[in-house]
Amino acid sequence: MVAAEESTHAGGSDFVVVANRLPVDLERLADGSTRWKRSPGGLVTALEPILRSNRGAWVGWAGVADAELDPIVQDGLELYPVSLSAQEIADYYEGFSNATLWPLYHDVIVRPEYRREWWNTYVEVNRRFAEETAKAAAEGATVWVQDYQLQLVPKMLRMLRPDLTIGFFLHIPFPPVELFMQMPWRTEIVEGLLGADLIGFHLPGGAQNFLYLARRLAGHQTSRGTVGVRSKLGVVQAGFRAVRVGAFPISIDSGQLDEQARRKPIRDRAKQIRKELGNPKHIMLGVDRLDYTKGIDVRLDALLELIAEGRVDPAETVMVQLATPSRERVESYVQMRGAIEKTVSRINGEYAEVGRPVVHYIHRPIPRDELIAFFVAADVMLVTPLRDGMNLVAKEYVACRSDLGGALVLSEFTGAAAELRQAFLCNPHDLEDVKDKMEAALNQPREDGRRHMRALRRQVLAHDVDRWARSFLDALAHQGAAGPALIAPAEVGEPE
Ligand SMILES: Nc1ncnc2c1ncn2[C@@H]1O[C@H](COP(=O)(O)OP(=O)(O)O)[C@@H](O)[C@H]1O
Ligand SMILES: O=P(O)(O)OC[C@H]1O[C@H](O[C@H]2O[C@H](CO)[C@@H](O)[C@H](O)[C@H]2O)[C@H](O)[C@@H](O)[C@@H]1O
Repeated sequence: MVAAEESTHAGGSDFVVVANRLPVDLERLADGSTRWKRSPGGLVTALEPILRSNRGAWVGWAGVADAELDPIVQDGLELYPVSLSAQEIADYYEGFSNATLWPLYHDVIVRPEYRREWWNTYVEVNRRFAEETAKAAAEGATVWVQDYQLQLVPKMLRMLRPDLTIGFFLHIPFPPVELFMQMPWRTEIVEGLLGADLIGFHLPGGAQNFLYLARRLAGHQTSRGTVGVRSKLGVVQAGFRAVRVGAFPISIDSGQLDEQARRKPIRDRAKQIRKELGNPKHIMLGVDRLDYTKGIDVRLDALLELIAEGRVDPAETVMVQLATPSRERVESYVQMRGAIEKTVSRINGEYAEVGRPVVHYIHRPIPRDELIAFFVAADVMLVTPLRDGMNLVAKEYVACRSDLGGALVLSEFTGAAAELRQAFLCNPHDLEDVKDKMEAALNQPREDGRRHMRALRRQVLAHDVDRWARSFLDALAHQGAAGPALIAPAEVGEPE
């Protein structure tokens, strides 16, 4: 539950974040009353501290249907709720956002569905977000649009409010060109994004895919050089406007997490967790939204085989999987949940003793302090997505390990793997590789582990969420001040 000092508010803001979700969800309780609770996912984890310290405004959906809410001020943050009907949630959020775009942008792990009625609602809802943002933003304000649910907002907003400086950041991978070309409304999406002054991706590869598509689909000239990390931006010359494109890997409030994880009550709770788990020799941990991209099935299958092969002893090893419910009405999520719960039962059915399960599976969100205590307690952190834009959990684990203990098994298919090179990197599509890395992490010599963790922590503590936001917003401000800059002739590439 979020502490709230609430009042109605009207007026323009100089800095506005627009995201599908507000940082808090409205929860309707059985007795008819309501309360606010923290929204799920890494986007909120990352952006909330930035917005609070900048005293900006946040435009987004309150997480329930038909909530006609006035703007409110909560802990110094202005919230502008956008209302969605039950049908819009089904078509725009569960449909086009999470059954079309999400699987398409995550390497078609499940097959994307292309339905015209979903697309039409996506256009309508994007228009509503643009209109609400146009009302919230002061003259000349900076607006930062977030993520795949709102890719049409930059263009729509620019038409409504040409005075604004508009940034866009994509939190999920931007797919390879061959996959993006499946999208029936591919040109509209590319043109929607090009309404921004600066478009940010986690990795240079996403930025480069986008530059190619801006040439091919929108017919614009673009720069051809390699895009760097927080440097060497690409440029799309969209008429008289120069749109910049760059890579800005997101992070966490690592200093704050480091400080929290050192506190005595957290460390005591970590010891207690180990005791409650029966003082096993090894605790392995997974922390995810229950999403098919996260590879929860991969790590469970690997554990099952490692035990069957006698490489992991179920009498001395425990795995804890904390899984926040997510997108529960989308069919692929329903199926995945069933499959995961079956494997958990199978492992426990075959290898648990009474009072000593091998896998502890908790399907609900865990309070923040409790989660930090789990990170401190875990000997091996399992982060095995088949594809993930960044994965903040990997960085959170590292930030919590000031004791230099623990080991991180990390999928190469996460954005985080580009930075966390000293982790046990694995290919989640190769089960033998995952098993080998899990076994190596469980048995790593203490001094090697300390050396790896020290290097990982240097990276995570130096590159925090504040640096991410500053690097993006500085580039955006520079863009705004510089005005329409044409690409230097040497850089220009003709459209194919
Ligand atoms: N079971 C859980 N309980 C509480 N918080 C969770 C749980 N699972 C994930 N989280 C939090 O949600 C965020 C997930 O971010 P990330 O790993 O980037 O993936 P995504 O945004 O796709 O869910 C992290 O801040 C993580 O701590
Ligand atoms: O809003 P939901 O549908 O419940 O989903 C939660 C969020 O999931 C996604 O998070 C992504 O952003 C993280 C921070 O950049 C990144 O680390 C992770 O890899 C992404 O999956 C989604 O992109 C958000 O829009 C959702 O709010």
